[in-house]
Amino acid sequence: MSVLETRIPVTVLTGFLGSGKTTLLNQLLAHEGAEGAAVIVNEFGEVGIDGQLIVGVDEDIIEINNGCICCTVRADLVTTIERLLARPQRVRRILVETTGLADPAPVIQSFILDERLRAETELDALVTVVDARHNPLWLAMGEAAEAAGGENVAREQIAFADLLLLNKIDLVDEERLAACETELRRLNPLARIRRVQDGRISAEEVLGLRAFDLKNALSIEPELLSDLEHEHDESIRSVAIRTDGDLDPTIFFRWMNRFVQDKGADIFRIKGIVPLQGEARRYVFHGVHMTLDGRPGRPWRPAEPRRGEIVFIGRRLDRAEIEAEIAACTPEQAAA
Ligand SMILES: Nc1nc2c(ncn2[C@@H]2O[C@H](COP(=O)(O)OP(=O)(O)OP(=O)(O)O)[C@@H](O)[C@H]2O)c(=O)[nH]1
Repeated sequence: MSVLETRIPVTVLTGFLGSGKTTLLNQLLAHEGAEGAAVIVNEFGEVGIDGQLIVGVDEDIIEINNGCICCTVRADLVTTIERLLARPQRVRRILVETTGLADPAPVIQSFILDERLRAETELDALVTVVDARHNPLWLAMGEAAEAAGGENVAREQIAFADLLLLNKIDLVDEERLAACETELRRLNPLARIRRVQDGRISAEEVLGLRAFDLKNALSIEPELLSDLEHEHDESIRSVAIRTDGDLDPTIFFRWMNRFVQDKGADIFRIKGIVPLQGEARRYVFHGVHMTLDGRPGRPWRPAEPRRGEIVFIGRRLDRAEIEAEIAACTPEQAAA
């Protein structure tokens, strides 16, 4: 076997907040083609929700939280992969899900500049999931950030992609889909574009593509091989709230709906797992701007404390206010 064939393929899944990366990951992991994969999930907030939402390979999900893989926890990515490489049992492939706010360039750079990663892994493809409904908004927001001296992260994620998965096609009409595709093509003339719903695509179409091309990446970011200066939009932050005990479903849903209506423009992402009164299963919900979506997940385990975790990512988030409002959604508070 040649050296190249013994290198472990790495697929980096990226895409702006809430585009459907975890949904895609779950689809992929259900396929035989993903067998023996180790999964690295990076989340922006101090509480990791995604790791809990990935099904199937409990033992091989490694979370890197509390920072973005493209900057503050970049060294953690390298050490995590080095630890995987040192395992006695060989990992067949590595899937990395970045935060929705990650700039892909520094992530790619880690695989090129780190000696061990370069020798033992092969960046197979950068796969970007695009939210067909929110993409124009994320790009416009990126342009505004760029005008203010920051980075257009949504555009970078699209530009660096080897494969673009245009997801959530059920939420927009054909005209908007076609416009979205034209925009993707403009930003990235080389990547394959596939339309998908709920991340449904076969593993063969996403894994083992051998599509990453350094020359291409360098044409987008000529500084890729030097140490990239990189800054996040500091006004975007994450607030994680923990709750102890059940929430009253009626009051909680009413609050949540009002909250996204009032604050939607500043809220990019909500993810939560909460215990609801009278419900034996964990309630899992997601929000992207003003769109909310939730359903019961797996049952609470017998010894598992009925505690909730909710993560908000956005601007102008007032932790004390959110905490107080959620605390008022308990059955005791509701009865008072
Ligand atoms: N209608 C619709 N909803 C979808 C589709 N794909 C994913 N979703 C929903 O979109 C929400 C966000 O999906 P995730 O897979 O968690 O998105 P993500 O990119 O991992 O989110 P972050 O990690 O926070 O950036 C969830 O409620 C999904 O069920 C789709 O094709 N159509």
